[in-house]
Amino acid sequence: MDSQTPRLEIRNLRRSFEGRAVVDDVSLKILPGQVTCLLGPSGCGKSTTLRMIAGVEMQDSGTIHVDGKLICDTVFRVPPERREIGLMFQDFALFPHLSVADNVGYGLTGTKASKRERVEELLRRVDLIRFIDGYPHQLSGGEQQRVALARALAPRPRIMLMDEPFSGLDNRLRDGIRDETLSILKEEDTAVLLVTHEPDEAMRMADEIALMRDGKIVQQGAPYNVYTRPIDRASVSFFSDANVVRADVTGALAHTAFGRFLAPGVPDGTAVDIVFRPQHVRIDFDRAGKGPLPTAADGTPARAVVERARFMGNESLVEFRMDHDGTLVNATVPNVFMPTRGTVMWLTIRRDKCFVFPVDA
Ligand SMILES: Nc1ncnc2c1ncn2[C@@H]1O[C@H](COP(=O)(O)OP(=O)(O)OP(=O)(O)O)[C@@H](O)[C@H]1O
Repeated sequence: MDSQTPRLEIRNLRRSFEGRAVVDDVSLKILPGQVTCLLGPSGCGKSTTLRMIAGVEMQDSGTIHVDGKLICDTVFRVPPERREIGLMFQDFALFPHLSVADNVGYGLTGTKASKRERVEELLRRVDLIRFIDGYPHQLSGGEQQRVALARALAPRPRIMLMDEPFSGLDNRLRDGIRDETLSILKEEDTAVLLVTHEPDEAMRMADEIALMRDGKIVQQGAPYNVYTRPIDRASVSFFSDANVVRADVTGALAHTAFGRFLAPGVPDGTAVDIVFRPQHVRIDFDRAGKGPLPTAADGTPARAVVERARFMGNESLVEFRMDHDGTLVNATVPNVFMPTRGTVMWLTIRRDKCFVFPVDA
């Protein structure tokens, strides 16, 4: 097996319930030590995908390979307990009547001494060795989560499947436990498929994000690429607030109050959405009824009045009503910027940060 053989590879997985395709031709590969996040809104089929890989749900078609070996197609099926896959779910439920040591050692085989050694090693790794003889009810939520991680890792799974594993934790705990979990999984060279509906979590954890919608993976790549090169309007909106300006194309240019935008390859008469994030709106003060001069990088300024401004902690969110058509445009500004309602300002849109998509693309 060469080092580039994926630890996990799923090909063309499909599953329907009551005639509806819930997982619709999903394929992906994960290398050892790599974390892929399956990211998408509630109900898009993430958990069903995970359940098929775990072996607790059968696919209608498609295959699952581990280290290049087929473990499941529609006729052949390695049972869940022989797949060497670790599972960690939000409601991870430790066994309440077992000690921490027995919880962690639950899936281990071998001699008593070797099991104890592995349990101690993992509890040291998650910094909970002092609780080795304690019971789950004596631990905080975050500590229980770390015991669950140790338990899932104990049999050295080749793959770890995690379904919203951190969503039960409060925000302050979550960041620390996420980072800790990630470094342990990397050290163990485990391939991880983590399901989440939170873009922040995926951006923080993933080597690769697989963006899922209506049962399909619509885009896949490194977090930076998925964020900066979204394939459609819905993908932009999934990661952050998005402003949209609709325009018609003539001569491969979309004409708007913010000037012209390149729309290469888009036929004349096609409607496009120009989509841009609030942090990419430039704001200028009104100077005797005028805004700044147009530039190639920012286009033409459009006049707007402040509708509302809110301080959000490390940035301010300003809502503008555009003069030309009465639509709303949101802009974020670092630190405190709280212009009063009715203030006239001029907005420009950074050409290198906006996306032009044919409508309904
Ligand atoms: N056993 C089942 N029978 C019928 N429908 C099901 C079954 N399991 C899942 N579904 C449906 O399939 C769709 C996808 O469910 P799934 O749990 O995979 O989504 P998800 O993306 O993980 O959502 P969430 O983030 O809310 O868990 C949902 O509409 C769900 O109701």
